[in-house]
Amino acid sequence: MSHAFDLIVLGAGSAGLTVARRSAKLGARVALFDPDALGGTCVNRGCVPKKAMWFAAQWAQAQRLAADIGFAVTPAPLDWARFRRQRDDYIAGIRQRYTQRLDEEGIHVQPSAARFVAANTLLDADGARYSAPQIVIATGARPRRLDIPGFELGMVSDDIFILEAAPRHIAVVGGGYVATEFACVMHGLGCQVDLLVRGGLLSSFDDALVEALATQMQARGMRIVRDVEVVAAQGTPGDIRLRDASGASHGPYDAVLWAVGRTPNTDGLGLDAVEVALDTKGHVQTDAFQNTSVPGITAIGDVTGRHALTPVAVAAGHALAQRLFGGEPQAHFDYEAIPSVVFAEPPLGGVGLTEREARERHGDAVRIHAGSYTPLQLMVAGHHEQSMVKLVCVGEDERVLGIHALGPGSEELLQGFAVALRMGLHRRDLKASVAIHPTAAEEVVLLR
Ligand SMILES: Cc1cc2nc3c(=O)[nH]c(=O)nc-3n(C[C@H](O)[C@H](O)[C@H](O)COP(=O)(O)OP(=O)(O)OC[C@H]3O[C@@H](n4cnc5c(N)ncnc54)[C@H](O)[C@@H]3O)c2cc1C
Ligand SMILES: NC(=O)c1ccc[n+]([C@@H]2O[C@H](COP(=O)([O-])OP(=O)(O)OC[C@H]3O[C@@H](n4cnc5c(N)ncnc54)[C@H](O)[C@@H]3O)[C@@H](O)[C@H]2O)c1
Repeated sequence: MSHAFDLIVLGAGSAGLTVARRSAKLGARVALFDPDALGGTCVNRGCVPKKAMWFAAQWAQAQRLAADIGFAVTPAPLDWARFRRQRDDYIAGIRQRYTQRLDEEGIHVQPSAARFVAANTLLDADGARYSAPQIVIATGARPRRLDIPGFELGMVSDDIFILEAAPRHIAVVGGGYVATEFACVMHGLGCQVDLLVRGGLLSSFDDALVEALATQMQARGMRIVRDVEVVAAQGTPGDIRLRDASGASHGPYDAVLWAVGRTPNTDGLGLDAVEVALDTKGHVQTDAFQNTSVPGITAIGDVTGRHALTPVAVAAGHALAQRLFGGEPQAHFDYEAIPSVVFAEPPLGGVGLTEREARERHGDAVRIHAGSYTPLQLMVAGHHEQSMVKLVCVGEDERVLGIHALGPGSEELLQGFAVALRMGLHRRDLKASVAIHPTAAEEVVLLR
């Protein structure tokens, strides 16, 4: 059997759904392949369930603060099964809405994987042929698995979401977004946490704020072990020890989370048959217009290894649809100044250049304005954790190159400043702005 479309999209995550839906809206006949749940990583195994867990951890912390300001509450443990049910029901609702909308939009959804047999032709699992002049690879990435003894004793981030209960003592291996977020979330939900970091912690964020976050995590009771390379896991599920390269042993732990990066989903697609070029880590190589090395085949989202964030996948998908079917041949996504937040406790975020990146590019012309403060709600409760903000500017006229924030509220306050930075923000604009008081955001405006 053979089916012809204007566009075939491989992967129904943030990137694939966007390009498929936008293209259909622009009149294209679209087929969308995915063997797994609609919504991909973000909806099913990433941002959404993670943020729900982050909120749960925030509410646990809020109970402790409430007690500290005089509420007669004894912080209660989480009914994990009920929370999981409510979170999963919410996610099932998102998936159901996608199914309905894709149907209404006339998109042919094929719940299977497909592989290339020619640049414009794919075969599905049953051997049916699908062809289109445009094919988008949006197959995302999966948790990276290390080839070390005992790896299977631990879990990866996908598994966190199917836990039946909180582990008592968990080791988190890694130093990136996933490792830091889950270390904080699991600690907030009552686990004892060891974070084992091989290289730098959160190396894409501003060094000073990362160190301030690490200090706060340790002050809350998390153990952070640096410069440690885990080479093996030993024991049995529920009683796991980790051995590092120096021969030292860590644990025992009743759970281990491997958070050591992600592997692009490029295997099994038949890409070598059509000679789509990959980088050394297996990401599909793309140019500024998301073109691969093969005409008619484009790639977007995590599979390209360029800023693995949902809004980036969505924006790249939208721009690609506009270019292919919207009569905008120059449409493309600009990968500069992308804001992001690590949902740690407290959250850490940034947009633009870090101080280190700015000094590498602009040397002595860089001007830094940084400050720390204790948020009002913490002070009232008798706590003294310091939040931080930093402005990275360049030149006499102090054009703002980077804005960084650590502390409660950072996850919300950065969005508006990111817009301003993109529009060419200067420090004088901040000085001329009236603060909203008392807030965390005013600390950026009032930095002296
Ligand atoms: C734990 C975690 C938390 C995160 N939190 C955030 C956050 O807070 N904010 C944020 O911006 N980003 C976050 N991210 C990153 C974000 O989830 C990704 O950047 C985003 O989901 C990428 O979308 P995508 O469409 O490129 O890939 P995916 O969402 O991974 O979608 C790819 C889809 O392709 C399908 N697929 C795979 N192989 C094939 C095949 N052969 N044929 C057809 N389909 C295939 C998969 O089943 C999947 O559905 C998080 C990631 C993780 C892991
Ligand atoms: N809040 C958010 O926006 C959010 C949250 C989670 C993930 N994400 C996105 O997903 C991407 C993937 O996140 P991630 O945390 O999986 O990857 P990452 O690239 O952020 O971090 C991977 C970490 O694993 C470490 N590592 C690699 N190999 C190792 C080894 N053998 N032993 C020990 N450590 C090792 C690296 O040094 C690094 O610290 C992020 O880069 C981010 O773009 C975003």
